[in-house]
Amino acid sequence: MNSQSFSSTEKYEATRFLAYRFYTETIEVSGMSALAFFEAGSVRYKGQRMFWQNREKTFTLVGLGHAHTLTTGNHHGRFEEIQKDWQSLCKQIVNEEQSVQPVLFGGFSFDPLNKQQSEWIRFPETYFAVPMFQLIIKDDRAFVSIHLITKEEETFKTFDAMRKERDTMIHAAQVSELATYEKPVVVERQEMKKEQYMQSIEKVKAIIKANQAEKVVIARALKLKYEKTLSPSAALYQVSKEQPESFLFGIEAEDQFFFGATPERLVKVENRKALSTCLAGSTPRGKTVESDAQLAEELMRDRKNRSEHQYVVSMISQVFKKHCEETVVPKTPSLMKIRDIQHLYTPVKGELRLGSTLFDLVRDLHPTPALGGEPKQAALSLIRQYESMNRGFYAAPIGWVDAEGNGEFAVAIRSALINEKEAYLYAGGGIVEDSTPESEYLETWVKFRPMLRALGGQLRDES
Ligand SMILES: C=C(O[C@@H]1C=C(C(=O)O)C=C[C@H]1O)C(=O)O
Ligand SMILES: [Mg+2]
Repeated sequence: MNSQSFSSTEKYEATRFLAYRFYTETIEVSGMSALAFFEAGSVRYKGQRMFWQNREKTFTLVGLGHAHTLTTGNHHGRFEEIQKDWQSLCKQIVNEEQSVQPVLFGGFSFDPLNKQQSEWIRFPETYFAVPMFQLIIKDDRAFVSIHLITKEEETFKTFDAMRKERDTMIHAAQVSELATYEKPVVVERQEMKKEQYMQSIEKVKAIIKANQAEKVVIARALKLKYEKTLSPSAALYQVSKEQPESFLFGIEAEDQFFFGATPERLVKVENRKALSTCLAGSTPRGKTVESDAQLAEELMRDRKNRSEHQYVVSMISQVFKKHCEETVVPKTPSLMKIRDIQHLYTPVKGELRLGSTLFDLVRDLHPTPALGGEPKQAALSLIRQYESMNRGFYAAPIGWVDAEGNGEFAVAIRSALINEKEAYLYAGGGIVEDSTPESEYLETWVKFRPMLRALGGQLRDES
C-alpha cells in the first residue's frame, strides 16, 4: 500500500511504532504449574499479571509484567484501534523465528458509554498488554518467552538481566511446593440495590410488552467483605480446582484483580476458522440423575428459555454470515451442563472471509443478546438507564490474540472484581416478555455460585 492511500489518522497509526524494536526470545521448559509461575511473579510484577486457560485446558497463558500496554483514547473504533496498534507493533518484531509467538492479552469494558461512578477504578475502557514474561502451555509443552519493546538501541544489558529474572522465576515455579490456599472468611455480604434490580425487570418487561425491545439482559452485584486483603493467586487456585469446564481468566490492574470461570466463548479464530457459542437459557442442576434429566428436558421445551436463546442464535449467525464463508448453525440447541447450572447451547462455525479478522468479530458480536439484548443499541441504552450499576469488565470480551491474528475471547461472566478487602460478584439474566423478577432473582443466585464458592461466601444450603 503506498502512503497516499492512508487517511491522516491511518498514517499516524501506521507509523506509530516505527521507532520501537520488539525483541522476543523463547525457551522450552519442563512442565510447571501455571499458577506457580503466576505466584512467582507476585513480588516484582504484582498489579501486572494475567492468567488464561481455555475451556478444553489445551492452552494456558500466564503473563508477568507489561512489556507494553495498549489502551484507546476514544471508544469509537476502539476495536479497530487495538487491532491496528497490535499489527503495527508486530511489524517491529526483530526475531520472528520463534517456537511460540508473543500474545496481546486483555479486554474491553462492557459499555464505555456508561458513565456511572463505580468500583472499577483501575480499569480503563480498553486494557491490553504484551507480557514481559510469557508462559504458554500448549499440548503439554511449556514455553517461556521474554518480550522487550523499546526505543533504546542498547538492549543487551536489559535482555541479560531479564534472562536472569526469567530463570529465577522458572526455578521458583518448578521447585516450590505447590501452594494450597484456605478459602477466605467473609465478614459481611451485601446484595447491592436489590429492590432497584427487581423493579428494573418490571420496567424492562413493560418496555418489551410495548414492543420497544425484544430482550434485555439485566444484572446485579453482590459485595463481600473480608478481614484480610484477598489474594489473586488464591482466587485462581480455587477456580482452577472447582470449575474444570470453564475458561479461567484473571487480569490485574494495579491493586485490583478481575477474574472468573466462564463457560461462554465469544469467539475463537484459529487458522481462519472461526467459532462462537450461543449460550442463553438456564436451569439449575438436579440433585439426582433423574431430576437433572427432568430439569434438562423442561429447559429444552420451555418457551421462555428457548426464546431467550433464539435471539442469540439469530444475531451470532448474522454476524458470522457477514464475516465468514460457510457458516454452520445447528437447527436446535443442545445442552451445556456445568457444575451449578445447565444452559441451552448452540455452537456456530465458519471460515473467516478475506479481510475479516478476529477483532471484527469481537466488535460486531459484543454484546450478543446473551449479555446485551435485542435490538443491540436499544438494549444497551435500556441497560444504561435501568440497571443501577456500571458493569465495568463484567460481561465484556476478555482474551488474547497472537501476531498472526489467531486468538480467543470469552465473555467475562461468572466473574468477580477483587478490590483489596472487598469482592464484587456479578450475575444477570435475559429478560423477555414472560420473565418474572422472582425467577430471574433465583437464576442470578445460581450464577453467583462459582464465585461464591471461590471466595468463601456460599449460602447456608449450598455446597
Ligand atoms: C448474564 C449471565 O449469563 C448469561 C445469561 C443466561 C440466561 O439468562 O439464561 C445464560 C448464560 C449467559 O449468557 C451471567 O452469568 O451473569
Ligand atoms: Mg435466563
